[in-house]
Amino acid sequence: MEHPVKHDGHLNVNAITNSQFSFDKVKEIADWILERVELRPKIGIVCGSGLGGLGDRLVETKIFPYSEVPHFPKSTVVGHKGNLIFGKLNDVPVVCMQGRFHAYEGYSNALCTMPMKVFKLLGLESVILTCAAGGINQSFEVGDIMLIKDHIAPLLWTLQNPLVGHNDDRFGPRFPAVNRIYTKHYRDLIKEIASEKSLELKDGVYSSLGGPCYETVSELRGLLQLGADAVGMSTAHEALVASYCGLKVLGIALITNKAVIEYDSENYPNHEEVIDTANRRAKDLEELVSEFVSRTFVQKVDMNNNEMSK
Ligand SMILES: O=P(O)(O)O[C@@H]1C[C@H](O)[C@@H](CO)O1
Ligand SMILES: Nc1nc2[nH]cnc2c(=O)[nH]1
Repeated sequence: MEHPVKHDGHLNVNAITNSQFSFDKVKEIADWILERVELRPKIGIVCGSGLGGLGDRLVETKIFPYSEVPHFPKSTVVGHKGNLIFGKLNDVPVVCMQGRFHAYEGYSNALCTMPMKVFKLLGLESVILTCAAGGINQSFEVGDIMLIKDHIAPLLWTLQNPLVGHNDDRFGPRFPAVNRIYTKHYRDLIKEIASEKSLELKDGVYSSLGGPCYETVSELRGLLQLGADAVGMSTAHEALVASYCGLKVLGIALITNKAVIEYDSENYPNHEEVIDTANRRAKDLEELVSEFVSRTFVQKVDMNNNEMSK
């Protein structure tokens, strides 16, 4: 599709963001994948920092290191392996990103969210986004699992929003509503599963900043006032683009550290603690996600059968 914003025959350099990943470019990526994989998953999973173990649970896999996938950049962060894996989780076909792209790695938000557009063109219907986050809510403990019910993402209020630029309606609408990004019946289902497993699930609002630095005490106090329960450096923009593309979204944040909201405290956040907590708590989170995937699939098969018998 011809880009409307041109300057001297070239794309206007200001028309960055989503113009970097035109429909044709994303289709090139999706087609490259579809030519190489027989599996046609409906669910995608993005593994957050230290949570790549979910990818290792897949069987009958086809693994593409990001370096092999056209237009995929490197994953440069410790705890993000950098593999796109197709396989089965609890007998359900899934595609899993073992590691994500972050803006602080020097990648545009358009690039960070490009995999959501690829998921759409692969025919996915849902995505599960997992991440590590600092707990701002003072009742949260390190190791808690928080179901994301909404987000606060100041960068998305600016022209850093990955949807800025020419809109291609084949992905989604020019003016998407964002008050229902995190799919209600998915949240209900995962709460049900957690309760059956006697696993405590916190419910909360995830806030996302650009990183790579953690937050000042005053910033955290401000986020708390705004209603945030946890803070991270990813997920919100992915959830936005996934939802814009019509995918249902489940977001889960592992509280890997307590955000330090006392001035002059001796404590400080660090990535080693983030990875250690993720390693320690990954098993519960993985089991929750595995069960969710199989129940969602069973519900879908039920629904299709019911539809067909009508
Ligand atoms: O990829 P996620 O959001 O899980 O990782 C968080 C944000 C930074 O990448 C890192 C900071 O410790 O953890
Ligand atoms: N911004 C931010 N990201 C995180 N990822 C894991 N913990 C944190 C945190 O405390 N702050």
